[in-house]
Amino acid sequence: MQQYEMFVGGKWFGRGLEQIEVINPATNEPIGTIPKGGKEEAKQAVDAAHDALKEWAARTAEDRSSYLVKWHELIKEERETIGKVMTEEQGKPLKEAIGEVDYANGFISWYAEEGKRIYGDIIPASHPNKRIFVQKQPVGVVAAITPWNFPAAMITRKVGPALAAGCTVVIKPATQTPLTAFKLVELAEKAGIPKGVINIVTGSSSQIGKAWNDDSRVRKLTFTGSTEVGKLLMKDAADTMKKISLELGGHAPFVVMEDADLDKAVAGVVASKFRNAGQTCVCTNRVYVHESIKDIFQAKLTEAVSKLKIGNGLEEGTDIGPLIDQGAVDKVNEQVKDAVSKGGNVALGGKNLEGLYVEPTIVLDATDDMLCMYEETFGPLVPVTTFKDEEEVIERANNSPFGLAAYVFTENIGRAIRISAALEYGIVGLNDGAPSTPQAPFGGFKESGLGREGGYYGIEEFLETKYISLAF
Ligand SMILES: NC(=O)C1=CN([C@@H]2O[C@H](COP(=O)(O)OP(=O)(O)OC[C@H]3O[C@@H](n4cnc5c(N)ncnc54)[C@H](O)[C@@H]3O)[C@@H](O)[C@H]2O)C=CC1
Ligand SMILES: O=C(O)[C@H](O)CS(=O)(=O)O
Repeated sequence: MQQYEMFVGGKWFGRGLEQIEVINPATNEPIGTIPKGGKEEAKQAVDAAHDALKEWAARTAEDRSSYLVKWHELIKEERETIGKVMTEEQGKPLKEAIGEVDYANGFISWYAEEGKRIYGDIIPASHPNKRIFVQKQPVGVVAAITPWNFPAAMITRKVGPALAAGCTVVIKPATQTPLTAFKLVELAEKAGIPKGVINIVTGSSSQIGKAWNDDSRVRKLTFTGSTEVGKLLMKDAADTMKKISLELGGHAPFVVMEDADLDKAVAGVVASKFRNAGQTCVCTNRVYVHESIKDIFQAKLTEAVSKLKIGNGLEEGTDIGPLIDQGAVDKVNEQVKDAVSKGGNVALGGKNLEGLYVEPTIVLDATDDMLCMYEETFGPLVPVTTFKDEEEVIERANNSPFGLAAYVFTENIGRAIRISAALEYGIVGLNDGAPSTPQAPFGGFKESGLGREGGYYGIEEFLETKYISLAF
């Protein structure tokens, strides 16, 4: 079985360390091993990134951009290979995995250009013999810690803007899905990105995270993952006052108004709920349908979801792959059981399958006291409940500690604008079940995180602002 290695300061290493198996969730078979690094390897990575920082930051934006363009080209050439690696370690259907590689690559091409548009200001001074110049400069060494559900996009959504801004990066991918990350870093090396600019270590998350948080040379921590871990990292980052970006959990409401186009709304639920088998932070987690259209909507939704094919992500036509691990399966089963115990009716699915597979499941007559109506599901379960009017559904939709994504389907423009404005969410899909795209500022309100990734907003997270006051 292949032993993979970490990459620090331009060198691949780690075969001598204790190894961790990477498991294919579709077969429960090991597909490789990775080194179990810890605080020593974490420090080595920061050493390398810090040593490389001055030279990388001193390059022109065009020069840094040329490396990102080359990296983008190499990833594009290898999109199917990388997609296959991703499916084998994460489980998502190959078509989705290749789609994620393209999405991930979109951040690299976007920031290859955005880095050339880091503008400053000249501010009118209060004295005739003064001038005030505002300039942006790279924040410095960046630590990126990423989740297993989007093994490529969650890395490039951070590394793309960081490199474009003139920062250097140390990365810890999720232990469940490091192989995609290694492929990206291999291609970065092939693109000629200088040694020390990108470094990747695997192993003990808590040791590596703590080592980076305690290291004052790390000036930025960017994390995607659970709200629980995000809060822990945020507290630790305060000791050295790091800039921090957190993309955390979500619990998306999906609102279907009585004037919605129901075919669009059903397609929107399928797109936003069942992507990655429901394992995304922007997945619909609860559906609110106006009481007057409940029966027809539920019938259409059940019909559409019944057509989804479950299977190994490498098989042609698979729509729903396995979940990432047994804990994820148990969580979905617990939520289904809880919903039924509180009066929910399973219209589709709900049966245990072999291995880590879970049937796409629809629970009707959901009530707000059910776990699935307030606890993030991260699986292919969708509860449906009804509402009477706009005021009620806005209040219930906002009644969550999360504020990442929300969806509203209505054909009434005034109502669309009104409800979108009232929803306390960082992302609103208005008649759109798939809003994520590299040029938009992805991020949440409340406990869904801090900061934004994507678009010109996303590069600001890797910049410091300085003003120079010139007296003459
Ligand atoms: N808002 C967003 O964009 C996203 C949010 N998520 C959220 O993350 C969760 C699922 O992803 P998971 O990978 O299970 O989340 P997780 O929070 O357990 O792990 C995320 C990353 O943090 C690392 N980690 C775990 N404990 C750590 C510690 N003490 N110190 C440093 N690093 C640590 C993990 O190894 C992994 O690399 C869900 O709650 C989901 O909603 C996941 C992806 C995107
Ligand atoms: O990790 C996630 O869930 C992603 O941020 C969702 S998306 O960017 O692929 O929509």
